[in-house]
Amino acid sequence: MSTPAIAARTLGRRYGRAWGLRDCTLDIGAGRVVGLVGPNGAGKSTLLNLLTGLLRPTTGELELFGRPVRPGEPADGVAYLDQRHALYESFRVREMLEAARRLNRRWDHRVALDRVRELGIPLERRVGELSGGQRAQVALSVALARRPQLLVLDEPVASLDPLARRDLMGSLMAAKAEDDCTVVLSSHVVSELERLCDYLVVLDHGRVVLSGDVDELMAAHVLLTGPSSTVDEVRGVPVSADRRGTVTALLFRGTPPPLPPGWRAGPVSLEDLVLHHLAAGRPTEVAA
Ligand SMILES: Nc1ncnc2c1ncn2[C@@H]1O[C@H](COP(=O)(O)OP(=O)(O)OP(=O)(O)O)[C@@H](O)[C@H]1O
Repeated sequence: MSTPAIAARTLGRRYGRAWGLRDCTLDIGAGRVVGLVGPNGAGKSTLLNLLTGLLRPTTGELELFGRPVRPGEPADGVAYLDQRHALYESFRVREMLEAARRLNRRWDHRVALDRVRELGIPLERRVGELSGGQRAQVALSVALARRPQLLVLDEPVASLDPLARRDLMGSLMAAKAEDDCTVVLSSHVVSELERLCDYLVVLDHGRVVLSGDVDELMAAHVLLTGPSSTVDEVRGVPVSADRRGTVTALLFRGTPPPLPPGWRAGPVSLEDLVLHHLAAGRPTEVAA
């Protein structure tokens, strides 16, 4: 088997007495686009900061492309983009790109200039005068010009309006198609990841509750919907149940049970998968 892009073994990070991430074991192949999802405080940023070497693990091991991550050392081949799109406000875009060129050993200035020009972002404008969407695009250009093997994005579109969100995600996918890097991006908005990601990691309370190839996960689950009044007639143990008044949806992993009258089996969306697996860990939401 080829060397995984990300190999984490019982990786954990504790803040004082509380765990931000615990027992995280992952094997993710190179070239994947990984969607990292979970509610507030689930541990997404903690995992991303461990990947980039910004945080030191409390337990476990982490290798990227077969090389151990050394916290505190800038990881060669890893580019990080956070939701603030940190840039030097007073610099002109051209100066920003020059500064990034000087700071990065691995840098393709043509990539940065061409992207910024193609997007119609004026090179002489100050970063502080750019729109949120333009700023995000400049930050993405800086990340891509580093020619990363692994591109890590922490909620990159959180602060953007819907159009700018779509544009940034489009740019990301175009870049991914040209340059076969591995991408990990976190988001609260599962629907936004649906068309982008081919690998899913769901975190809750610092633990991985679901991970795997998106197509395989979708194929391995089925969603049954029917009248809440006859939910007791459905045999088997669902991952979780979502009761909405007179209609209940049950997510099953594997072969579904025979359907009582009025029930039907349907395909599963990424959102169904995520929400049902998150609900499975919360007893109050499981009860039908
Ligand atoms: N520096 C810190 N000191 C103490 N606790 C922290 C620190 N950073 C994170 N935590 C805690 O660790 C847990 C995981 O936080 P983390 O920021 O990784 O979650 P997240 O999934 O990124 O959340 P959000 O979606 O709100 O950004 C939370 O309970 C958080 O309060």
